[in-house]
Amino acid sequence: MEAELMKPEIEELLRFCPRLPTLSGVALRIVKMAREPEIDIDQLAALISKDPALTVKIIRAANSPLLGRAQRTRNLQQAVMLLGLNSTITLSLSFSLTNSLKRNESQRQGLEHFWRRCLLSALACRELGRQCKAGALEELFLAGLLHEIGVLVLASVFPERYPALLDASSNHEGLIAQEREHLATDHGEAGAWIMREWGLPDYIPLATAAIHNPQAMDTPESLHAFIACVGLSGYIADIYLETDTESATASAASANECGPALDRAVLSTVLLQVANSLPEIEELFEMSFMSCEQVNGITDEARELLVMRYLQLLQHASEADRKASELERTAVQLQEMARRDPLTGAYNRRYFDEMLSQRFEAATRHQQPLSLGFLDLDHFKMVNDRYGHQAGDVVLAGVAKAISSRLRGDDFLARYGGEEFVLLLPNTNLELAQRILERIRAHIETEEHTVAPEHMIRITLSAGAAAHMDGSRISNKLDDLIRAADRALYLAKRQGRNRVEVAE
Ligand SMILES: Nc1nc2c(ncn2[C@@H]2O[C@H](COP(=O)(O)OP(=O)(O)OP(=O)(O)O)[C@@H](O)[C@H]2O)c(=O)[nH]1
Repeated sequence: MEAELMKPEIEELLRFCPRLPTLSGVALRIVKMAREPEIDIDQLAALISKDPALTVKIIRAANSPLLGRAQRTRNLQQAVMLLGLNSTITLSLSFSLTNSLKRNESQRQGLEHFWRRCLLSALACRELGRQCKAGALEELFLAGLLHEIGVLVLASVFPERYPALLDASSNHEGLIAQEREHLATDHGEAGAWIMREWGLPDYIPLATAAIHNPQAMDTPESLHAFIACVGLSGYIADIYLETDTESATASAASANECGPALDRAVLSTVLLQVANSLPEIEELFEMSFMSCEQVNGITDEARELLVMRYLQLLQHASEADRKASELERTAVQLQEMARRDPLTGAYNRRYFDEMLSQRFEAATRHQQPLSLGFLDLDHFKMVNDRYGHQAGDVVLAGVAKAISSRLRGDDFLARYGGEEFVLLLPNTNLELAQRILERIRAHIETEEHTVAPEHMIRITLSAGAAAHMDGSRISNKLDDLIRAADRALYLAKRQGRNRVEVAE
């Protein structure tokens, strides 16, 4: 579950960097308290009260409809109770970390954008978590807020080189690639490292490392939704910050499709909720974003683009589905065609051979009788000679159709060759096979075939049958069964045709 370890020389650089972001004493003590198994409300309130700015914020947060509590209180102790211990700690951490880190003037230069992105990510993360029930909301807020903190770390450790890398990268993936190439680390790794140094709860560095380097991480299943929210939150923040709303929205939509995707309505709701929460967050975190009109304009545009993108996706998906089922249907049709004799529509010899060995094995295994019958048209040559080959074809097709109409679902008719058919009768003993063949023979005898305009003829057939797994009739070999049925047919022909004989 641990990320690939940071290179020791990089860790050393980070550890001994004098400009590294530091936490205030109160923030550090809150972090320490967060790790204790038993936390006392009074102790926590006492600690928060040491920082007057933090106290005001916690009271304000407790009264904030944004955080889902609409009760009024002016008292820190009550505020902590209203928020609950866990939320108070997490919110205090969010406030103190932002404050401590923002206070460092040398690092503030050019980092307004960074902090805006952090806060927007925090809001989006919290909202995503609310929509997909991915964990405690304040923890999501904190994780969203801090997941890019590694940028601050790298900016502090490499003050000369890092701004150029930031400039040279057009997006988040690009920045990570640049960092790995030039600094042998990335801001995900650096962020996770400093969070562990500060002693933040493990799930926060873990989520940070996992979203920046998913291949190197084996994260517990229970954190997957949490991590997905943190990962997506930065893309949602970019929708508000990037000048090209369209491409930022497309990136957010693609990032969403990579994880346990949320539906478009949920993403639209998240965008709206983030926009609604901005004024409150601006106040709580003392930061200005953009005008309400600007925010609403961006949100409307992004929501529209999201809807359009999803509609396109749905359209592509249903088109792909339609094509796939068409292909499947065609494949089935082609396969069926490849098994059939084109003239008679009966199965062909190749498929019959395949089926015969399968059925023979199954009959042997289940000890069930299997009968095989050969059916051969009588004096068929005369039909060809007298009425022509085409007329012969008509008769062959008519006979096949007539035989098929007399069969059950499991029976299997194939054209064995020329004017000879073969019939496979699973679960049928010889006596029954004889009766079936007799019925077919009698039916064919009465069938009329049109061989020329207004000229009908009748034809007869002879049949011979043999059985496998029928009392004492157990052929060990398939060839014996075929030979026995063939001999019976020969006998039927010799005995005068238009009759059925069975192998003894
Ligand atoms: N029209 C047509 N005739 C075929 C086809 N396949 C085989 N035949 C003909 O079937 C006839 C079979 O003749 P024979 O083997 O002498 O058998 P028969 O005339 O039926 O006589 P018995 O089987 O002894 O009753 C030949 O004339 C073949 O040309 C086909 O696909 N279409």
